[in-house]
Amino acid sequence: MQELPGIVITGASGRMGQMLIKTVSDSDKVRLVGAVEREGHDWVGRDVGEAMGGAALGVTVTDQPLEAFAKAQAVIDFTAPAATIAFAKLAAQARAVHVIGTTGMTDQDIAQLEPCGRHAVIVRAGNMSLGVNLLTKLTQQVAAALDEDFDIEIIEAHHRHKVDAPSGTALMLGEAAAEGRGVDLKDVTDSGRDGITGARKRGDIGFTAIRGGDIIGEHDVMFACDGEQIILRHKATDRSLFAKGALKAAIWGQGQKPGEYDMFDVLGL
Ligand SMILES: NC(=O)C1=CN([C@@H]2O[C@H](COP(=O)(O)OP(=O)(O)OC[C@H]3O[C@@H](n4cnc5c(N)ncnc54)[C@H](O)[C@@H]3O)[C@@H](O)[C@H]2O)C=CC1
Ligand SMILES: O=C(O)C1=N[C@H](C(=O)O)C[C@H](O)C1
Repeated sequence: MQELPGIVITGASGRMGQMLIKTVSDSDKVRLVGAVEREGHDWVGRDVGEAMGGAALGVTVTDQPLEAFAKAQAVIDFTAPAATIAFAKLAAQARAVHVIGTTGMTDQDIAQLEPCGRHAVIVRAGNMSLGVNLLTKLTQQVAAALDEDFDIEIIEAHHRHKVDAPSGTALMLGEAAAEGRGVDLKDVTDSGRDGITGARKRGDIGFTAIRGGDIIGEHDVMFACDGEQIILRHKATDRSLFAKGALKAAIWGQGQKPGEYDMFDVLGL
């Protein structure tokens, strides 16, 4: 009988890391084979289940990612941009599927994934949930149907600990709106308004970021013209939906050709 795919979780102690450890260890489709944290983290050397305050899972947290990746068929990575770039090189070396949920990556960061995608499967998305990926498709369709009489504004809200803005999801939605309109998002982005900004420019796609409390993730795409507004909305109320999407991507990636993919590929959207 064939062994179930082995999964390593990076950033094991993080908000998403812990949710992923739980989702993977509860699954009957995969095995948890590794948990990685940064050097010096106090979870390193401990059983990851016990470090999370539960029963032992038989997996010791390590700060040696390559050793962990070498035993795995997939790495699920929700950490930080610099860590993700380093992990991409190691996952490619180990020929493990690299599922990337990390946001806040620059264009230069993303360009560094390209050589890794020649050796291994990479699935990357600013949001791994089915709902947001559907919302992204809808945003593209609505933007294509409306002209520039409609101002497009993407409003996102997240917990107080989030370090990047606009969120990865907001940028995905912005890209989709720009694609629907047939423009380059870079030419029409309007974010970080403060002070005497001047009136809104026709055709711009605006971003508004709210940070507070424990909000998991909320995204509105507003199409506003004189006399009416259309608002498309997604609210995440549980991080498990991101973890479930990431696990689906890790399983989907088995047997795919090396390359860079996203959740549209995984979900067939
Ligand atoms: N694509 C998606 O569906 C989602 C993406 N995210 C993104 O995932 C990322 C993480 O989010 P959270 O879990 O809330 O953050 P967090 O701050 O709770 O966790 C990040 C973890 O990464 C670890 N880490 C950082 N550098 C490391 C390294 N070099 N080696 C090993 N571990 C390292 C940290 O120690 C920490 O445990 C963010 O970029 C966030 O925007 C979050 C939720 C959903
Ligand atoms: O940092 C988070 O928490 C989230 N990050 C992702 C993003 O930047 O869009 C996805 C989700 O909204 C939660």
